[in-house]
Amino acid sequence: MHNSNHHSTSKSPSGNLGETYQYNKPFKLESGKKIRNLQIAYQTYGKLNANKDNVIWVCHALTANADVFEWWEGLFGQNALFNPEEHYIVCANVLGSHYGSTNPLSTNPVTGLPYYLSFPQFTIRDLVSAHQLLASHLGVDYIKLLIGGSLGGQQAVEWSISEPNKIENLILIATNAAHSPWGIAFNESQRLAITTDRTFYANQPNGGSKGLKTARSIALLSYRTYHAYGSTQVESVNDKTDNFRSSSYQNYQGEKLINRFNAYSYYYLTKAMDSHNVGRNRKSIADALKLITANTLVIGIENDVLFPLSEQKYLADHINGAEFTALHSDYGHDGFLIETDALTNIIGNFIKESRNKKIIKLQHTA
Ligand SMILES: CC(=O)SCCNC(=O)CCNC(=O)[C@H](O)C(C)(C)COP(=O)(O)OP(=O)(O)OC[C@H]1O[C@@H](n2cnc3c(N)ncnc32)[C@H](O)[C@@H]1OP(=O)(O)O
Ligand SMILES: N[C@@H](CCO)C(=O)O
Repeated sequence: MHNSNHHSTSKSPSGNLGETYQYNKPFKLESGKKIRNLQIAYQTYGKLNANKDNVIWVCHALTANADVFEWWEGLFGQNALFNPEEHYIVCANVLGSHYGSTNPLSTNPVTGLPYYLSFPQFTIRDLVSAHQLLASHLGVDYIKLLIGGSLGGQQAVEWSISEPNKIENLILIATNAAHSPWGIAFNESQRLAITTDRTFYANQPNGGSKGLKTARSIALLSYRTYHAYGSTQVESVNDKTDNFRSSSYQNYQGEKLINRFNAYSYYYLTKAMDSHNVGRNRKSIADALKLITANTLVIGIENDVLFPLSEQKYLADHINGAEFTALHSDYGHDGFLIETDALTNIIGNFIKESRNKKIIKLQHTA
């Protein structure tokens, strides 16, 4: 534990009381730049047991927060597969995000002013290093199961490479080993939308919000599918020439995001996503994945346009002993947040099989 650091409490968007960890030494980024007074907002559920072997650590995706019981309800909750009776569940808000951790709207202690566009660029590895500090602060030196989807999976795979001995089981959903040219192009298109809104450069909390609305509209095209729009936004009449449901949906989703997120965090987090490459400054992507020793399950979503199945197959092919499952979802990429019943079945079976394998292994070595 870092004695020099302290806690404060903060509320998540749903009003749940979370906590904030402050790291009082300068936090060094992969770029060499430093962030002072780093704060990480987090939530825990359940209790760390005496053997300290019941930790489930969740890495969240692009615009989520530390309140995993809110945004992954069904997989996490009182009566869910991951529940606070059995587990000590930890979810922390990522560096740069809008929900309590240090981000571009935070005050730069050097200038006394919000950072906005002077916030240093950071990478997926930086998100992980910050959460490793939190883990150490919480006395978590062993993670029973590390899980994440999308940008959350990018963090989970990096963490499993950087601290292989600390992670027993790893679940990677709808994610990849390096962000693809296709994914970067989607992110760049969204950043173009944000920067076309000149208020982004005005350095104000809602700067770039119209651009962010467009960015979310673009992003949704990569998170969903032709079929999802066909089943939810189809018109009941044939005589319309304007004001289609689908248009209203895109507008609504953009508005919904700008009411809960800021354009600066979004801009920087998409840059972090672009940076993802487990092979950077390592021998190769394949060699980096070989460093993972966790018992691994990789789940892909059949209709995922953004992180196609080939990316999860690649992960499973290069992580020793990894299992691979393809999940059917009409939603596409966002299926990882929506298909909680199917995920509960797949992950529940994987956990049962892993327990059985462990028992057989122990019997053989006894
Ligand atoms: C307090 C907070 O919000 S905290 C942050 C929560 N978010 C996260 O954690 C990030 C991860 N979550 C997500 O990305 C998303 O919430 C998902 C993928 C899980 C689900 O997406 P949703 O937008 O909830 O679902 P969906 O795409 O089905 O859209 C439903 C919404 O669109 C509205 N809608 C549907 N069709 C239309 C239309 N034609 N025109 C206007 N609105 C429409 C619905 O009324 C509904 O509105 P509501 O969200 O206010 O209830
Ligand atoms: N829908 C997700 C992004 C997709 O990974 C989010 O808003 O966090």
